[in-house]
Amino acid sequence: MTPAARVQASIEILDEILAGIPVEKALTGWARRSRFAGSKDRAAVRDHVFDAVRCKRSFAALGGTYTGRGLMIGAVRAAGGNLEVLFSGDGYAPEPVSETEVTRGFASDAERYDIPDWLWPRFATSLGDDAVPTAQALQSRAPVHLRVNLLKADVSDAIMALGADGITACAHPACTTALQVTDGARKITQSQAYVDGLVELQDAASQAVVSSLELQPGMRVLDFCAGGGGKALALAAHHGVEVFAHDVDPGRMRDLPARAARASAKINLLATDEIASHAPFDVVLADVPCSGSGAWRRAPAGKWALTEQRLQDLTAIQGGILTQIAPLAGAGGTLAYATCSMLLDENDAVVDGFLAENPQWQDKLRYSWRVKHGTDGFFTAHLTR
Ligand SMILES: C[S@@+](CC[C@H](N)C(=O)[O-])C[C@H]1O[C@@H](n2cnc3c(N)ncnc32)[C@H](O)[C@@H]1O
Repeated sequence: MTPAARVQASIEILDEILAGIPVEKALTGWARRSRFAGSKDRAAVRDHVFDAVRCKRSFAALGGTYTGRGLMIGAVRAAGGNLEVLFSGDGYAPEPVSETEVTRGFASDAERYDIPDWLWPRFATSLGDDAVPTAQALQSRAPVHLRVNLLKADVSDAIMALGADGITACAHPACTTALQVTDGARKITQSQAYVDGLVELQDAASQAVVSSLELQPGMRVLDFCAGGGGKALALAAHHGVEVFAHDVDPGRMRDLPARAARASAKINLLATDEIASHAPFDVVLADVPCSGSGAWRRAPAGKWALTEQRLQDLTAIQGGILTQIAPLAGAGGTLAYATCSMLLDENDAVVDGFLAENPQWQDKLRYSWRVKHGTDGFFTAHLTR
């Protein structure tokens, strides 16, 4: 495919997404219909589509309309690309761009920085001076991070094993187990290092949330919102720590046994009615459902799907989970609250609300990871009594 044909394909996929088809479904459908597209074409189209979903508002403004075509005109303009070449109308290229398509400017900072209007004031309050650089960072692709599984390899072994499969990685400062992949990211899941469980795909801040717990051998830890098990696996990579994983939707943990086996990690899955008989725990981690605002580079559709009502519902769920898990921590134990959000509403406000109602609990630590530090945005609070 020519670069222009890739732009045309992206326009068609984006039209489907704007009509309500989920991003992955639209991409897979196109790939099935387009057997002529090679792996490089698919990767390029995927990148175009994800870039456009991340920057939907600003690209639509630069491209004149809220359509696949408008978004891709905006994408080319934002990147300083050549509209005459990519929109020539020749062969599979999209039709030439008209004057009216490229005359609009940005109506607001929220539009320029791709944040929904209703959210911009909260985003600005939450991030202060970091609001604009953070919103700008959310307009770009996320870096690829790996967690070195210390049960199987040390950092230098893992870097060498990845290198043997053409993947270049270096240590990331956010966490001693974290690697940043600088080349060959698309080969990771086929690499021997990954297949053998030496490394897992996991953002460095997500790893740092776990390492902030300073686990010691003999501790018993409950991951109350385990989901796919990213944090449970990181917890279980600590020698001598007994890990229990639970999720209100047990189906979300369905791949966890296989992932744990690959990592040589031991994780005990618990149903909701089994938790009480295993309590108390030294640490109860609640990596609660959240807006995902810290990870909107990876899952950009979430940025546009969030509403004020949904945010309010999430904060109620988050506070409810903290209240529910508090009795599960033993005397001197830690309640660890975590979100991949950068919004105060989901972070300090939820913890402050819990502490106000539960004065026997005190703050031990609060920490925020910001996308400007090269990780996803994350928040954690450790509480003790
Ligand atoms: C942010 S995800 C967890 C991600 C996971 N810890 C990881 O690192 O891969 C939040 C999870 O909380 C679960 N959840 C939602 N409400 C819950 C509740 N009331 N009790 C327990 N888990 C809940 C969701 O099903 C979801 O899997």
